[in-house]
Amino acid sequence: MSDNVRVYEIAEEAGASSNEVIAKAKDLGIELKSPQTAVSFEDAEEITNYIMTGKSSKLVKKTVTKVVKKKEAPKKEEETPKEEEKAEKEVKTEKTVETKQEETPEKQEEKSLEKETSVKSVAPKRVVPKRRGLKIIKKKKPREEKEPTISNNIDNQPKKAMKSLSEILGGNENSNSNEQTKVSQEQTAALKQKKKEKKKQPPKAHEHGKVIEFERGSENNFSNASDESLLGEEVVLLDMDLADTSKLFDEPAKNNTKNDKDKKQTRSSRPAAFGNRPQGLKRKKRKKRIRREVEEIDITEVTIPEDVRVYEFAEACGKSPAEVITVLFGLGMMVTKNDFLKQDELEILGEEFGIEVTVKDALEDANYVEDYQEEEIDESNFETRPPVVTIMGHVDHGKTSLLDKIRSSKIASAEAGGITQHISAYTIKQNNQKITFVDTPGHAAFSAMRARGASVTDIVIIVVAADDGVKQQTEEVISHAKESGCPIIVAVNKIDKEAANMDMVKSQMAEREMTPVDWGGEIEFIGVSAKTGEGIDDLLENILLQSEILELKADPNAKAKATVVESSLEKGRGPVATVIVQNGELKVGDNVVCDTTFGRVKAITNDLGKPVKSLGLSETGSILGLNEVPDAGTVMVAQDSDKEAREIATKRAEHARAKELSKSTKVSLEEMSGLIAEGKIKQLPVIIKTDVGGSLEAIKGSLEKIQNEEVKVKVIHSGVGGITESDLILASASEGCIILGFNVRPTGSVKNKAKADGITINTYSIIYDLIDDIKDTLSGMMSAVIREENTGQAEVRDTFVVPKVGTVAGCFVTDGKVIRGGHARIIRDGVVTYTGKISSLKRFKDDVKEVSNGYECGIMFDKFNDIKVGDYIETFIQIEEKREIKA
Ligand SMILES: Nc1nc2c(ncn2[C@@H]2O[C@H](COP(=O)(O)OP(=O)(O)OP(=O)(O)O)[C@@H](O)[C@H]2O)c(=O)[nH]1
Repeated sequence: MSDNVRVYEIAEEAGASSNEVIAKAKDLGIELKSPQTAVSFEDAEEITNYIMTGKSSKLVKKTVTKVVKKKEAPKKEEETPKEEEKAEKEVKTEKTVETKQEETPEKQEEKSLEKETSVKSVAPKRVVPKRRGLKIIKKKKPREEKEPTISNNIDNQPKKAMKSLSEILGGNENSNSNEQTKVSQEQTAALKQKKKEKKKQPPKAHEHGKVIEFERGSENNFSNASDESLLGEEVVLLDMDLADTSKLFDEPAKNNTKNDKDKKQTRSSRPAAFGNRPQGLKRKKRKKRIRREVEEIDITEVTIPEDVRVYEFAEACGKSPAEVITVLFGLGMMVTKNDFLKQDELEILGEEFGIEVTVKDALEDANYVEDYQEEEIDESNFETRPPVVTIMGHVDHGKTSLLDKIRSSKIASAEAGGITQHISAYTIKQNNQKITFVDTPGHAAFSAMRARGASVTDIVIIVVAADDGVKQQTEEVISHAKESGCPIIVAVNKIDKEAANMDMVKSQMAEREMTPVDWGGEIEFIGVSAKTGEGIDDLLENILLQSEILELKADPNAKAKATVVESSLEKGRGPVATVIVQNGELKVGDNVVCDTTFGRVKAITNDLGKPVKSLGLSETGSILGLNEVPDAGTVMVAQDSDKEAREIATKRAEHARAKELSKSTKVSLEEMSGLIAEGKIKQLPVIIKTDVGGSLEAIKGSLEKIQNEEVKVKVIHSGVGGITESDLILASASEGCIILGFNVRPTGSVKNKAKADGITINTYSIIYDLIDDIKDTLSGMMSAVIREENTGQAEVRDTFVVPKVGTVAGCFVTDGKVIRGGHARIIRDGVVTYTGKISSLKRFKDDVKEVSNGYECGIMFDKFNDIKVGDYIETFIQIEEKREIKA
């Protein structure tokens, strides 16, 4: 025995305080007075062992006594937990909720007992300072787990901990007992439940506590599992692991059936945790199924008609209409499954789906014009044909008068308003050579018709009045003539007039790249007078000369091909079409097709109004026998049989109808969103009825022209013929619809019904009036423009707060004048800070209406008092202006 160990050294060795050592030593019957007291080495070892393990050979009897004592006097026990708690705080400060719960006397008592038990049961192999701090945390096992964490000297421990984590999460693969498995499943379920409840919220400190609590509840689980899960951070890791695990399980789920149940749970809980509905997954699955089915078809190329609808295309490609619509939606096209697809859309869709799309003409079997051109051309039968000449020019420059003079006819006087209302064609003879003239109306609204006229035209004559020169419509005519590619002759009319100035016309035309031949250009300028007839022969000679150069030829024996230049519905005669024969000979009895119309030619009237049996090359006349009124500009071709003609026309009519319907439903995304967003797109629905097809085309064309982005005319129906009851029905179905009649008037019953139904019918005999009326209507529909006009500016030089009234700005008017009741904006440092109305304007104490530049005034605003010195007040008035539509 040697007295060479002091109390404080024992304390150090045992990781306890000197007082504890003294107390423990006392238990062993060793009296120690102070930390400096020395004990024998054996005693020191005994004390250390006792402190570390709670066991001592010297203690047996005393320990029993102590336990009894503890039960009798638990207060003494409290001292130890408190000390232990201190130790725990040193080790871990994060534990909040749990630790606090443990501080309740009851729990402390339990813990003390647990601690006692643990002291007895745990083998004292390792000497780890402050281990007792961990003992405080309710259970032995967690305490033991913390040892390696703190000491960091047991390599195997973390691995064990990892295993236990996966046991908890993944279904207890490594659990040894069924009980543990059960507990672990409960834990998983409870964790998932909690996740569902909390969804996206990150785990909070108190939640960690809860998780721990739950884990504590499953003591059995922890008896084998290692124990780092007690740490708050580790609980977080558990959560993350769970999420990760579920993620990992997501993909290989297909191949692995063993843990299907668990995986399903994980999958379904995951979207919920992220705030999504589990149904989303179901939908996804369904989609996938569809795709698989589609893929099985594996279509690599399709041949489709030119005009194919979305659903038809989808069907052909083995896709669903939704897939096609989705692709187009991505391109900004809002289509329905019944809409037609454009060529470029088809190309994109083909690329998108990896399908080679071959487009065939939808009207392949009904493309009678192409078929005719391919089949009927036989150059060996070619003969020179008369030229077709179109006369165009500015209004009142004398087109009709000129043609009248040429044909010694009086057409002009028969026209309403002195305007040529419809295209007419006539054939004359000059030196025994035929020339066919087409008269086009002089109004700009007929531009479209003129363009069509030019397509049957061989030579264009532009009429320019020698006294008036080039006008707006002359310029338009030049464009159309150039576009047609036809040779042009300029007829400078009214040369009989004093004011006639040929050179002026020439120079004006030269400026527009219409240089006269005598000025080194290519255009013939012929001075004519429709009044005196001067120069007319010269003009006709020139036409024939041009015609010769053109070498116009056609086959008189071919099946007839003609172009409709005018059409109308005549009472007692039915649809009437004025045509110019371009090839072959059009005979009475021919079965003809004319786009969507067909029929057998019943009768032909030539340009002189005489019935004829046939029309030869370039001749013109009116034919009867069509089932409907054909559109002006369409091509008429004779067919072998009535059946053939009917079939072609019916097919084309169906196609046209379907396309028209599709047009109404097709709207780009941009347009659609624009319409929805603005909600102010205004349309004037109209029904147009005219006496002849030419006027109809012209009116429609000009109405389309005068629309703008805000208001437009929507032609819901148009046709040749009188206004009927069915027009009224159609009009009443569309809100605000008006019926426009040109050279047609409603009959008694229709008129009465329109009056009763409150439907407006406007009739006109002059196109100008009709268009002007519509312009006025549209202008009225346009929202007024509010224009601002600045009236003045004032500088705030002082401010006065008037109790119960507000702040008065003492101002100096620096520009214009300030008006009471006017609008004003307050500009502070160049930025508008307020816009409102001036509620009070004073000069000294008097209310005034306005204060001019150079004067001081007091200004108050309506419900605004934040005025500061240095602010500028800009006053303005708002002027509402009605917008006018420009055509
Ligand atoms: N002095 C004179 N007057 C002419 C001549 N040609 C036409 N006019 C007159 O000019 C006016 C217009 O003639 P139109 O033949 O109606 O003119 P347009 O170009 O056919 O007119 P629209 O049919 O309205 O497009 C008429 O009053 C004619 O009498 C001419 O050579 N000399």
